[in-house]
Amino acid sequence: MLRRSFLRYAGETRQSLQQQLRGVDFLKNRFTNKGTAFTLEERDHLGVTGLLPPAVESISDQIDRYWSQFNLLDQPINKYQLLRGLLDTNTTLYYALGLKYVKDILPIIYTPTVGEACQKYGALYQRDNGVYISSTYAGQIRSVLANTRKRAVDIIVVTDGSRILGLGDLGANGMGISIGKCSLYVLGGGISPSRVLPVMIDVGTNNESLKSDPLYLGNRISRVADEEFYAVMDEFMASVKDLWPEAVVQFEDFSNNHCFDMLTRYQEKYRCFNDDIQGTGAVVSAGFINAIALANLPPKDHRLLVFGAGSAAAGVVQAISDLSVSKFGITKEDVKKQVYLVDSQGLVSNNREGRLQKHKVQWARDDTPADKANALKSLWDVVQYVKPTALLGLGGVGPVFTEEIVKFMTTYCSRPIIFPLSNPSSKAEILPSDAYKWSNGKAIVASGSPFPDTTVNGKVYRPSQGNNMYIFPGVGLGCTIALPATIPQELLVVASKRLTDMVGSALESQQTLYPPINEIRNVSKNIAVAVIQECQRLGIATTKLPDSPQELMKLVDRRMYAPKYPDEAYYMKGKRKSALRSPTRHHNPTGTVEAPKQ
Ligand SMILES: NC(=O)c1ccc[n+]([C@@H]2O[C@H](COP(=O)([O-])OP(=O)(O)OC[C@H]3O[C@@H](n4cnc5c(N)ncnc54)[C@H](O)[C@@H]3O)[C@@H](O)[C@H]2O)c1
Ligand SMILES: O=C(O)C[C@H](O)C(=O)O
Ligand SMILES: [Mg+2]
Repeated sequence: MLRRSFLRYAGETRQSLQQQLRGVDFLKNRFTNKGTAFTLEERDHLGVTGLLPPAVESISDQIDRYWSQFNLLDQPINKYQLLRGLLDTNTTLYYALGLKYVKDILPIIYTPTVGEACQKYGALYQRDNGVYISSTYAGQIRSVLANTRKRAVDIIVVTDGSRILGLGDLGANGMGISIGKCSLYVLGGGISPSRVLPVMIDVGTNNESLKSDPLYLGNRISRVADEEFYAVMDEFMASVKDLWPEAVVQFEDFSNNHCFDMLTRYQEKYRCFNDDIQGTGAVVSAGFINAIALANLPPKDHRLLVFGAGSAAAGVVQAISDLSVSKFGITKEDVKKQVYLVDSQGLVSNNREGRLQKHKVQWARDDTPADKANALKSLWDVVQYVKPTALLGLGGVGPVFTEEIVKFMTTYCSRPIIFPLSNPSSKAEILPSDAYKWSNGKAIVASGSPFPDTTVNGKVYRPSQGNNMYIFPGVGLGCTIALPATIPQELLVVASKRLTDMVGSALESQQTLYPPINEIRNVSKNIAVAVIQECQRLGIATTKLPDSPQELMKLVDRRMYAPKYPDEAYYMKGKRKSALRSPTRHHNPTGTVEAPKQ
């Protein structure tokens, strides 16, 4: 109907209208759009001449324009909006820009700005590129997922928005995190943008101010009870496997009343992992092992105090234990003796009053007398009692590592290890600049969010960024190539080991705990190879893979998406079929079921 009236209005033949619609569709589809980079021939052929300015630009001209627009904006949130607009209209250019300016762009599309973007998601909303699964879709989740018309998906990042960074329950606004992590999969892990899928499981929110916010876009109900939650999750996981058997599912920012049980429930049935528990464990243990080497104190002599005893902390102490056992040959029992956790009640101890949550039990101290255990309530009390050589922050409550604590650590420790790992920046346990200042440049620092350099006594100190973004893109990439049926913990341990080793001589010379972030693609490639090799060793790879590390590296390299526009033939009539072979082996430009099999 619409078509016919438009035909009459335009006075054109059906054929030319079709041609025009097809051309406009190419401009509208974020995977096929190349804006001013369409050649004159393509414009003519697609019937879009005049719908773009006359100039024909290269992708580098376009990058330059966006980069200057980016720099004209002062507020990070406005930069976020600019980039989201680009992601949603010209995905190739978004990633080409992102790869050129990784270091500048990450703090915008990822922590810390993505946190603000989630808080203001309703107010900022323009469009989405993921899927919302409401609890009311029970029984139809497969068909809701199929509405994406994606024939293949490699990576799904799914959240229910219940614990977004350290910002609490943000309900459906959590979609921003799934989108941000998916961007990292493409930028850092080289997954094709048409094969990542951000998902938001909207099972309500207990955030009252969101529920009464007129701009809130989620279901205005309280979080559903566990039975309903797991029914939705079970159906979701089964539907994903049925629709996209090659997909890796990453659980992201699920609150700790569910995240551990979810992992137990799904990790031996599906190709999935929890980023906050396992990804964080892998990245922090890698940095911690390097920090120990810098601190020049034998591993067995460290005392590790972790502030916060939630999902991230549990993953971190487990991973430090796994890595220490495999690297230093010490026993798990010995590692346990070196670990102290602090939660909102104080030191986590078997002797204190009240019941401990399940995930804390195995790390609870047995050696603190009951009266002491009940008295050690504040962080300062515990620090004095433990005299930690390493202090890790995963509490999500902001600055609690005080000047008093840092100065105290320097009285018995030549290089205190201080990791304020909570995100976003406002939730960090200490500003890295303060850690350097108060320790007179002695502290070894890694923060979850990026922080600037600091000068102390004329010397420049650069904090490392201990963020799971170093791990999940490579683990996901490796798993999409080896396709193990599940993701055992061993794959995370090798990822962590490879990350530790990649720092090499820069550890001493630059005092850095991780490779530079602008090398994230190389890091992910190496981690993917390590993951694939471990799949081979465990006999769980289900695809045909070469044995030699060099051949594996080449294979991974070939599989990584490069942000280039499809060539002219792709858009030209008559040649379309052959040209639909994508610019990279793995890339499906339209991202829909209509595209031919790659
Ligand atoms: N750097 C990274 O890569 C990374 C990865 C995952 C999580 N994180 C950050 O870690 C933080 C925690 O995440 P999580 O998943 O573990 O959350 P969580 O809710 O599971 O755990 C938070 C823990 O902090 C404790 N806590 C809260 N207030 C406290 C207080 N006043 N004193 C002592 N303990 C207190 C809670 O008891 C709980 O044990 C978040 O800010 C998150 O952004 C960082
Ligand atoms: O999202 C991040 O930056 C890291 C981590 O997954 C978090 O929850 O804080
Ligand atoms: Mg997270």
